[in-house]
Amino acid sequence: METELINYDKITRHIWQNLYKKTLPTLTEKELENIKSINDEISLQDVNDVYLPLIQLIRIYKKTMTDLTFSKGLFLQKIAHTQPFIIGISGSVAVGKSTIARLLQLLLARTFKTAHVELVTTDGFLYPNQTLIDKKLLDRKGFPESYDMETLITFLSEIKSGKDVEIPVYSHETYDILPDKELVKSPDILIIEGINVFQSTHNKHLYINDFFDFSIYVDATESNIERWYLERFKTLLELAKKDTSNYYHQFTTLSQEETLKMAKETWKKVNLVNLREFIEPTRSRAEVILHKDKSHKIDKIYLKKY
Ligand SMILES: Nc1ncnc2c1ncn2[C@@H]1O[C@H](COP(=O)(O)OP(=O)(O)OP(=O)(O)O)[C@@H](O)[C@H]1O
Ligand SMILES: CC(C)(CO)[C@@H](O)C(=O)NCCC(=O)O
Repeated sequence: METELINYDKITRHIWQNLYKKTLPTLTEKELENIKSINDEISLQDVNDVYLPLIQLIRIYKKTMTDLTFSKGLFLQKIAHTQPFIIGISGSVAVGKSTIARLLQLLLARTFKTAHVELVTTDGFLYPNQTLIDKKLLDRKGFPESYDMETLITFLSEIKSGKDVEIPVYSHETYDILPDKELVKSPDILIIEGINVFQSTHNKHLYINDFFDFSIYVDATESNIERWYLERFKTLLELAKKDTSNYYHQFTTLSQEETLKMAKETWKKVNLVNLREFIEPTRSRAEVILHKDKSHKIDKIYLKKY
């Protein structure tokens, strides 16, 4: 990893936590509760030491974008409207992207008090199961060809131009795209999270990365991510026990040994292959890399130099 990341500053957690100038007031009890509700185990120490400095950095990027838009407007002698600020978050399946994305949404909404902050996952841009079956891609769910990238690009350009947009929704419970769409109201800040957000598309004129004003890759060792995947699989099974409409319900009659074997197979044959071939190779497209230790604690931060 080290030689590959020569264009990054490697910052230890200790140094990083002292970069924050404490310009944001400390969190209130209610905000702390909201953060805890995202994930019981999320460490408040991490919020203070890692995420508040990160918010400070995002603030710098946002201000720079606003200044540049204004100056370009002056140059072109026309009024330029500030476009939504878009943050892309990528990393392996089960590395914890959605947990980090929800935390950032909360912290950004509190930093930019009048801003409307939306959060979208690219799971909704997966083809529905029936289409995947027709294309013989059901066991390739999550791989580049299983996403409707054109629709994802169209969504991002509509958001950049200030529109409200309806998008499809994916459910981990039904393991498929849901019948109803979700409305994304024109945001000031959009966080888009997904394994594929730094990947190229067939549309050679536009790259998803071009839409990002800030980008984050969440990193951890393969063995840790596998463990988190297996733990989440167990949680999903637990939730499915009483719910016959849940995709995982069919597995609840299997023995613990059998389910573990099945989850390990899916990790090894699908998600690990996808990580090695298509997700990790996009890591160096991120502005910031957050590296987690075995207990989800951020231990290293990499910030792009050029
Ligand atoms: N900070 C954290 N502390 C404790 N557990 C966490 C933390 N972040 C994530 N987890 C756990 O790790 C697992 C994966 O997290 P999450 O579902 O957020 O991953 P993801 O990257 O969004 O996955 P996917 O791409 O499959 O949607 C979950 O079981 C989650 O509860
Ligand atoms: C929906 C994705 C692709 C990404 O979030 C992933 O969680 C997934 O379901 N992958 C397919 C293999 C599996 O069932 O784990």
